[in-house]
Amino acid sequence: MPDGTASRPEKGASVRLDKVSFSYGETPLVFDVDFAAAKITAIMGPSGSGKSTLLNLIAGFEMPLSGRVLIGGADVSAEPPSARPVSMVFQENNLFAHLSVEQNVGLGRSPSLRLTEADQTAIAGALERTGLAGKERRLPRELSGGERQRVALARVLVRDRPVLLLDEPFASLGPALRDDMLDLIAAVHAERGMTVLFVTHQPEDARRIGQHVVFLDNGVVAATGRAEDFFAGAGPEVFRRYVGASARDAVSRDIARKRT
Ligand SMILES: Nc1ncnc2c1ncn2[C@@H]1O[C@H](COP(=O)(O)OP(=O)(O)OP(=O)(O)O)[C@@H](O)[C@H]1O
Repeated sequence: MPDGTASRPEKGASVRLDKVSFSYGETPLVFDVDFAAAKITAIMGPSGSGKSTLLNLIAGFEMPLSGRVLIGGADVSAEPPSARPVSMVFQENNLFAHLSVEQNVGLGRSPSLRLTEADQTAIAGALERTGLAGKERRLPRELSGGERQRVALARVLVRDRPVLLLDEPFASLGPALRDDMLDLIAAVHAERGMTVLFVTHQPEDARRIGQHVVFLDNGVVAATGRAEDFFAGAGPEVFRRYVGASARDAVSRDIARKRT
């Protein structure tokens, strides 16, 4: 092992969709793509291009019509979500409303909440890491939107799976809070080295923490590459057009906001 890498765990698993096809009844989606182990990949693309479906196929919430899903080289296509080495955080509704912060996080260790001392220690550590210490007994409704997403992240930390799927988890937060959350993801990734796939509509989010970009268009992978190349203008035409359009949308949103 080269010098300097010994302390950084590389526990992330590679994720591969091998000619995976899927359909909700109309146009088929076909994914043939590799996600590098232990990297952060931003999944981008226009609305309806298949980003959430791609994550759902990896997590096992949707099953391919044909093709295989491989995680760490193992074929998990027939495995239910609970047996796959992944955790997923959604845009909202990640928490059980009637359970406390501590219990919601504890579910990441034991679905029956029969928690050992080691589990309790892990939960306390994750709450500390996500800035939630002192809020253990609160219910989700007693938290802000950002805090609720932190609880979901804390649960991911105690599960400690090699693959983390994020489906726009910070989309409803304001820009400053979103940046804080992205920085938290990047810091946790630096500590643990898991594979992170995150869906985002915001090019600035991808630029902030993405190492790779997978760009979807119309149900297929239209382009893949290193984030720095994509954002240095060397990205494919389809990506540049999309980012240009997003930037124009952001400017018009800004203008509309100032008018009101
Ligand atoms: N439950 C469903 N039933 C039928 N069609 C669906 C369902 N979920 C998604 N679709 C369709 O499948 C396609 C891909 O949807 P998907 O949600 O994966 O796209 P997306 O890129 O995540 O979109 P967005 O950015 O708007 O969240 C779209 O055409 C969508 O209308």
